[in-house]
Amino acid sequence: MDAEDLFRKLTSGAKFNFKKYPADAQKLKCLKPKCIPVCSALSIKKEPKGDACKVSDDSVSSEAHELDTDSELTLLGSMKAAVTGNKFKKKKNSKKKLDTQESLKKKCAAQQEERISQLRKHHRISVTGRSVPPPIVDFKRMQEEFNLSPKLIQNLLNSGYTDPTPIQMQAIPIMLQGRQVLSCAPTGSGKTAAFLIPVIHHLAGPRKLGFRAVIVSPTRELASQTFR
Ligand SMILES: Nc1ncnc2c1ncn2[C@@H]1O[C@H](COP(=O)(O)OP(=O)(O)OP(=O)(O)O)[C@@H](O)[C@H]1O
Repeated sequence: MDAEDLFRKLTSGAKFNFKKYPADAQKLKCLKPKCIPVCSALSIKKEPKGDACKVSDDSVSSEAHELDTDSELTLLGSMKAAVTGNKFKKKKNSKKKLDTQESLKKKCAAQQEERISQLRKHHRISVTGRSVPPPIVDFKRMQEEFNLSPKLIQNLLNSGYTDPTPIQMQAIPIMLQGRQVLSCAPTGSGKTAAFLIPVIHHLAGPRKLGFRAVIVSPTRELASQTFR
């Protein structure tokens, strides 16, 4: 403990009247700092090494406090501020840009979801399950999206199948993804083609490999109808 510490301890709680004894206060260098604007209170010295700065606050101490980082200034001894403002501004801007892109993506996805749900509602399609693909409303788009054989599509068009029925719109994309589907639709709504089109696509033409697809029917009549 040096003399100054000892003095501080001994005089703790004691008040010094600066107004009454300004000369003594000046002599002891313990005049209270005047309230001056931050900018004028600072003198900033740039160090040659990188962006490191030394900042001294004359009203607090004439000794400069060295900063160990190159990204901040010490204002009035304790407050800190960024020196490399541009770097932070850039980071902030790119983060803002990312956030905007992210929110735009979310907005687009929500709009797409809304459109799909409207389409299903319009065709009275109801689905359950995870990541159900959207319904496809024409055979040409089905062909493009799932690389269906042009011959298959041509045969459908030649048979008068200009547009898929609702059960076909929804069930065909699911089955073309190789997923299982349990579907239910009224009589005469086109269920047979809904499962036959994906089956024919997956078989990819005749091969001499025996049975490669089995269709189980509840009645002989329905089996022969499907066969036809
Ligand atoms: N996309 C389509 N465009 C035009 N006609 C179609 C289409 N899909 C199926 N059809 C025709 O509609 C009729 C009924 O189809 P289909 O027999 O496949 O219905 P289904 O739902 O399987 O009937 P069921 O419940 O009796 O088995 C058939 O004559 C079929 O050729």
